[in-house]
Amino acid sequence: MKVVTVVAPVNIAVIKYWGKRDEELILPINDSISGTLSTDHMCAKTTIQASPLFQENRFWLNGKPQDFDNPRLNNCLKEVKRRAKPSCPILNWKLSICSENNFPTAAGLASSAAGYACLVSALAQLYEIDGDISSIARRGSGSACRSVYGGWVQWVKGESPTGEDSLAVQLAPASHWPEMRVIILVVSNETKKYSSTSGMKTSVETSQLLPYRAKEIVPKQVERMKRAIADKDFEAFARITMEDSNSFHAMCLDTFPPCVYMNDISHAIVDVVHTYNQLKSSNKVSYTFDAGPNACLYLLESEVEEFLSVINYVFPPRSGSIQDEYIKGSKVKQLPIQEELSRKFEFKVHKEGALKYIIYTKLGDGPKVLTDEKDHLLTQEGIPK
Ligand SMILES: Nc1ncnc2c1ncn2[C@@H]1O[C@H](COP(=O)(O)OP(=O)(O)OP(=O)(O)O)[C@@H](O)[C@H]1O
Ligand SMILES: C[C@@](O)(CCOP(=O)(O)OP(=O)(O)O)CC(=O)O
Repeated sequence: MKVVTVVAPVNIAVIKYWGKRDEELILPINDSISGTLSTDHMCAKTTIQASPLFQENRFWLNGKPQDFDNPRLNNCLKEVKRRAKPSCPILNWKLSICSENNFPTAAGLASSAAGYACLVSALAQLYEIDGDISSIARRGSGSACRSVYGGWVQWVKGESPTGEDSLAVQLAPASHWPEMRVIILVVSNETKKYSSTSGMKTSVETSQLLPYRAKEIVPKQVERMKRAIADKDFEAFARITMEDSNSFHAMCLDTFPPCVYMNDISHAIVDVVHTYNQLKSSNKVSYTFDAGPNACLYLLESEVEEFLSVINYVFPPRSGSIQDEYIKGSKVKQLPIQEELSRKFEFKVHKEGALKYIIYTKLGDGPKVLTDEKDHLLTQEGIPK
């Protein structure tokens, strides 16, 4: 019997991937860039056990049995096995796989990215394969290739029709910009209406903006973003992040029928960020939205307390909500909004509970192997504990 447990991070793109040039190989039409978040607060955890005694392959996700016959999972498994040494003694053993996300699955919080990065890292460890595994994680979910590395990561789209050059590269580790923080405003934690996979397919088929974005906009923005990260130039970083989020959602609306991911609360958050930046006469906070209404804010640590005071003023938590449950993640001091700030800007105050909860976190490293037996999610018999 052999068992491996791995935790892997979520990543949030600041230049978005949207659109495939090859559906089967998951090859993108443009490069993308993301920050990998710390696994301290959001992660996928996967245990894989191989045994000559198991009769069949089994897979549990968040405690529920899943069909193992999932093409993306099997593509990852096939590719890892292809890269393993033929002498690897466990290649023919059946597997028990158990995975859990400590945040909502399929809710636009990049669960598939953390999930497949975790699965592929655990498989790579199990079958002892070396080298870059981002191109294998890509076969599970495109954005998962970026979660294979920590810090700032670029997914280079590649040119080859067979996809071997479509992989992730680390631009800088998390320690490069230690002041960078991330606040996620969870507007909804329900499963989204249309998945990224089907949404981007419709965009490729129908959006007239999409080819222009991929060819003319993204390549320039990628170069600017790389410079902003290398120089730790927050002003530029924030501007490009917000521009790209807006460009991505414009393309989603240009899709027919349109992919409407942001809602009224999302737009209200955009408004608060711009109002705040205007008051500060520079870009102190940036927003980005994936395929859902939740906002991901990148900002520097020095701005966190004050900006959260504005968020709590504009979007009051439901009365009686417990602070540690409402603001998850790193501890943060809760300050009342400065009177001058609320007076100067007549922020529209929303009804209580418009935000479900908030996650406060930072950037972190790539997947980690856990060696303590108590970390395994499976019993000796290969059943979830
Ligand atoms: N821990 C995991 N292990 C393996 N597969 C996972 C894991 N978590 C999620 N997935 C897969 O990813 C799917 C959810 O992906 P989907 O793209 O719909 O949502 P998301 O990743 O949360 O959102 P988005 O990609 O828009 O940020 C799940 O149905 C499951 O197939
Ligand atoms: C909006 C995005 O989050 C889209 C992510 O799409 P997925 O990686 O979930 O799509 P598939 O490759 O079909 O699995 C932008 C991004 O993360 O770059």
